Amino acid sequence: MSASISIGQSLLRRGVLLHLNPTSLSFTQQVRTLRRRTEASSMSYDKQLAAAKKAASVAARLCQKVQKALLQSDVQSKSDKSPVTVADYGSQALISFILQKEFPSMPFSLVAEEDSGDLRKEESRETLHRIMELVNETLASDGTIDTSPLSEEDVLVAIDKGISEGGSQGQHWVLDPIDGTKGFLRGDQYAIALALLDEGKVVLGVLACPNLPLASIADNDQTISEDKVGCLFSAQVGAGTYMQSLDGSLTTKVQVSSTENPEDASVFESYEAAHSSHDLSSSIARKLGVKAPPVRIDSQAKYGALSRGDGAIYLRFPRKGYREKIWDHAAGYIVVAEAGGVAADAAGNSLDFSRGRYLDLDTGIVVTNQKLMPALLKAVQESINERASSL
Ligand SMILES: Nc1ncnc2c1ncn2[C@@H]1O[C@H](COP(=O)(O)O)[C@@H](OP(=O)(O)O)[C@H]1O
Ligand SMILES: [Mg+2]
Ligand SMILES: [Mg+2]
Ligand SMILES: [Mg+2]
Repeated sequence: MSASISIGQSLLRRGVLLHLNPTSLSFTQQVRTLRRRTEASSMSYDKQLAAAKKAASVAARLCQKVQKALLQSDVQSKSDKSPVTVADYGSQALISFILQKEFPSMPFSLVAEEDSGDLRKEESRETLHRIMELVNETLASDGTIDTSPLSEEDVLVAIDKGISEGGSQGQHWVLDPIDGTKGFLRGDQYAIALALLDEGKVVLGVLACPNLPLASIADNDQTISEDKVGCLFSAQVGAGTYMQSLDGSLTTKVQVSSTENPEDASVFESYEAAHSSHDLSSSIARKLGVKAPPVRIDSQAKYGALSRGDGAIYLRFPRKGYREKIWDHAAGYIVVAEAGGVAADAAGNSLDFSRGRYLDLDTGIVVTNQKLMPALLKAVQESINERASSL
């Protein structure tokens, strides 16, 4: 008798199957789904986490090199007019390539931000060539990845692996090759954000933040000192969140701030007011009695900084109609959750990464520790209602 039937029978005996909708799935489908979930909840993702850390660290080196030498010609505009650089493409190609190489016999599904559409155009020939060179230089200088040089077509193919729709079944990598492209272009914060979904749940996440100081940024001092920057955050479900320097030294376990007093809770938000309403967050901070001025930085480095207690609250309120993408939050979400924090939408619902490339949300995203969340959600609702009645 097959394993699925025996697991199915034991689940049936425990009455678990009764919780599923009997009309939408066949018995075999229900058994298969439950078996995957049972396996997922008891699995260790050590190998995937090690591969994710390696891939993100290698990509971070490529990004650092480009940020140092940033030229106007290295920036393109996507059809949605958002900026994208050779580093965004190069990082995506590298990570896609490395993950596939690490797990050659497993099905590979990647939900990633970039695609090769614009790169395949005639006017992008030089850019594509430059990306291929950067990818090959980075692989060669790493020295641990056994491969012959990639061709331009290999690079395009690796980038285009990112078209997966994700979803609630099976495993999917989720990648933002550079989160905070605007920060990257300004020479400020950005992150390489990689997560793994298993049966719709985020089970691991890695954030490489090449410009984030190893010391706290709580005091809002964003001057970047050359020798003390570059953090790698990593988290696995049930196993906590760790931070190490990007050059590989010293790993420490991190925890979110435990403050219960909103007066001590400084607020992180986007540097770009177009990405998140600064007015709304300042109204919320006022209601809570937050004393410190907001800390405005780009990218999921906000989640990283929050996971080690540099601040206690992250607020994000995009304009009406904006749809958040899963790669902008998946890695950051588990980095904060495993450090003891919670992320929710403005109505207090937990974030659902199982619905494809987008997150469906009520209004915005709020992140804090367990104790502060109720007061924060109350202030959020009051501020949103006030804004609505003043329009
Ligand atoms: N109008 C908008 N509202 C909210 N987020 C937006 C936005 N336009 C772009 N973004 C997203 O905001 C991300 C950066 O977030 P932050 O402001 O925290 O740095 C961008 O990621 P990329 O830089 O990867 O494109 C992009 O996906
Ligand atoms: Mg982008
Ligand atoms: Mg992003
Ligand atoms: Mg990006």
